[in-house]
Parts: sequence; C-alpha cells; structure tokens
Amino acid sequence: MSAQQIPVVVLAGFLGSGKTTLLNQLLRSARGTRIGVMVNDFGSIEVDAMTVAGQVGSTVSLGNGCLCCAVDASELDTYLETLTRPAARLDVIVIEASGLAEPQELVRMILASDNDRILYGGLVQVIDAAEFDATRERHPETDRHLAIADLVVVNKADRVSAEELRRVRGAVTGLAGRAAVTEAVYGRVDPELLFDRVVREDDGGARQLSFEDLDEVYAVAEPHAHAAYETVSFTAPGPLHPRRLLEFLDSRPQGLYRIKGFVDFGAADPGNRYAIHAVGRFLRFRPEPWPPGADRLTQLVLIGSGTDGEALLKALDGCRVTGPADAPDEHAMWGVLRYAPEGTAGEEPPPPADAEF
Ligand SMILES: Nc1nc2c(ncn2[C@@H]2O[C@H](COP(=O)(O)OP(=O)(O)OP(=O)(O)O)[C@@H](O)[C@H]2O)c(=O)[nH]1
Repeated sequence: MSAQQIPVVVLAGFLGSGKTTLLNQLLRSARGTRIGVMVNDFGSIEVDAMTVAGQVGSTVSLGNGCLCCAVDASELDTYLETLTRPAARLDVIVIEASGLAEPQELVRMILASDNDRILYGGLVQVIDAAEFDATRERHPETDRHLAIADLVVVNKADRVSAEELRRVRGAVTGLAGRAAVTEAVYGRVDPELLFDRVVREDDGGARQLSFEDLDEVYAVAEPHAHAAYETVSFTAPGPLHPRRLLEFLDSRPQGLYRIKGFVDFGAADPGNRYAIHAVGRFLRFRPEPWPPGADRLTQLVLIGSGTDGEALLKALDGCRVTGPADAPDEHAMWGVLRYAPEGTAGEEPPPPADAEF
C-alpha cells in the first residue's frame, strides 16, 4: 500500500450520543495532525458544520439529509477527491455519519471507492451511557451497529454511576465482539485511538471490514432507522424571548427527541448566541460570542417521532420578540442560564432544578 494513503474513519452513533462533541474534541487535541472532516446533518440547517467551522482547515459538508441516502458512491468520491488532493496535506479524514445513518452503508461506500489515495480507517461507534438501554429498546439495530464497530466509545460516563457504567460497558463489550471499548466524558478520547487503526491482540492483527462482513450484517437489516423520524427547521431573523422559549422547551412533546442549533436572545444578551442541545429530557445551552459579521439569526433543527411539525414551528414563532414593549429584561435569562453550566458574565443564576449534568 502506498505511504500516501489517508485513513478514512467513520464516526457513527445514535442521535445526541456525542459524535460532534467527540469530533470537536479531536480537532482541538490533535496538534500537528491535519484532519479533514465531512459532516452531514439530518436537517436543512447544517448546525454540525457550523459548530465545527473554524476549527478545521478543510470542512466539507455533505448538505441535506442522511448521508447514506442522500449521497451515492460517486458523490462521496467527489468529496473524497477534494479532501485527498495533495495540496490539502491531510493525515486523516473523519466522516461524521448522521445520527440516523446506517453506518455499514457508509462503510460499504468507502470500501467501494475507487480513490486509491484512501484507506478505510475503521468505524467508531459512540454510545450514550445513560441512554443505552432506551436506545436499544427503541432501535434494535444498535446491536448490529456495535457488531461491526472497530472502536466503541461509551460516552457520557459522567451521567451514570460507576456501577451502571460497568454494567453498560459489559453489555457493550458483549455486543461489540472484537471491537475496542473505551469510556469517555465529553468525547475525550486519545486521538491515537482513531488515527491508527485499532489492532486487537486476540485476532492476530488489525481487522478490516470486508464486503462479506457487511453483507452478513445487511441481510438482517431492518427498515431504515430514520423512516420513523421527521425533521423541521426553524429560522427567525429576530430574537426569541428567553422565558417563552423556556416555556416551549419545558412543555415539549415526548416524541421531540432532539433539538439543536443557535438562539439569538437579542438585548437580553447582545454579545452571545446560545448553542442549544436537547436530547430526550436533557437540555443544555452554551453561550458563545457571535462570530464577527454573523447574521443575528435563530436557527434550530427539531427531530422527532410522531410530532406535529407545523404546531412546533407555530409555537416557536410565538417565542419571537414582538417589539420594544416585549423586550426581555435581564432576569429573563435566568431560566436559560440554569441550563448553561458555565453561565455567562453577570448575576449568578439559581442552581439547576432538573438539569442532568
Ligand atoms: N453530560 C454529558 N454530556 C455530553 C457528553 N458528551 C456530549 N454531551 C452533550 O450531549 C449533547 C449532544 O452531543 P452532540 O455531540 O451534539 O451529539 P451528536 O451525536 O453529534 O448528535 P447528533 O448530531 O444529533 O447526532 C450536547 O449537549 C453535548 O454537550 C458527556 O460525556 N457528558
């Protein structure tokens, strides 16, 4: 094999398990290693791309929808072609699969690629330790995904007790077969685990997934996971009222599994936009300075099952600040700051009532 071949690592995991967090962590900690990133997002706003932007030299977004459906092999090759140009001088390429993508389909595409500058670098499966049982129950295909992984990251170790972590890790290890299993908090894993292919001591060397592995797994494939999910995107040119947004979030329907994006709270905090992440009952805001020249927009992606998209958009529309008389006062941010562990400058917010950190 040519020394120039660039490993292509697939980063998969269910919605909200922590793929983007791990990727950002990787980009921050991989000093000297040039990482090319492909992100795709299950929604029309590329929130993940926005999150990653600025931290990596070559970010190529695959655009709308789930990668394994939206991109066929020839398109994937086009993107890989761009990233593997010698001028890019990349050492590794990481593809973050959509939380609802079938990872084996993506792996199959990489293995089938006729780009001779790449080498399949392994499948990393991220698991949310606190949601493991619930995810398996809702999505039995999780077991298949673990079975073809090269490395499983049991993430969010901080959200479960030591005993529960041992139990989940044991269950994952049983399902993951020969894959390496590691634990992580906020995706902090040794980048070496991803950049070098995982070599297991017990099988005499590195394992590369073959088409036979994939066919075996695919023969029992259930209907595509994202068939049951709907996505709606909300964009507002003006600020949202923090109290009304909190009311919306507090009463969000159970089927609304994931919310992510950025919120503009206008005069309530003119210097910052607020990244929002909700997974199931979990909610978190992270204030960050507006990038210079950025449009003051609120952009959200909502992913749910059995939810009424129109009603959600209408409810969010009702959160918009209607005019100067409706402008939020400084205390209006307290509710939001309860879910922002690091808080912002200013008054200390009340302690979290039910935040799960
Ligand atoms: N408590 C805790 N929260 C975490 C950890 N890792 C990630 N999170 C949070 O979990 C939420 C989802 O993380 P993401 O990295 O966006 O997850 P993702 O898998 O990329 O999500 P999708 O893009 O929807 O597939 C965010 O609020 C993260 O801050 C962790 O180890 N512990």
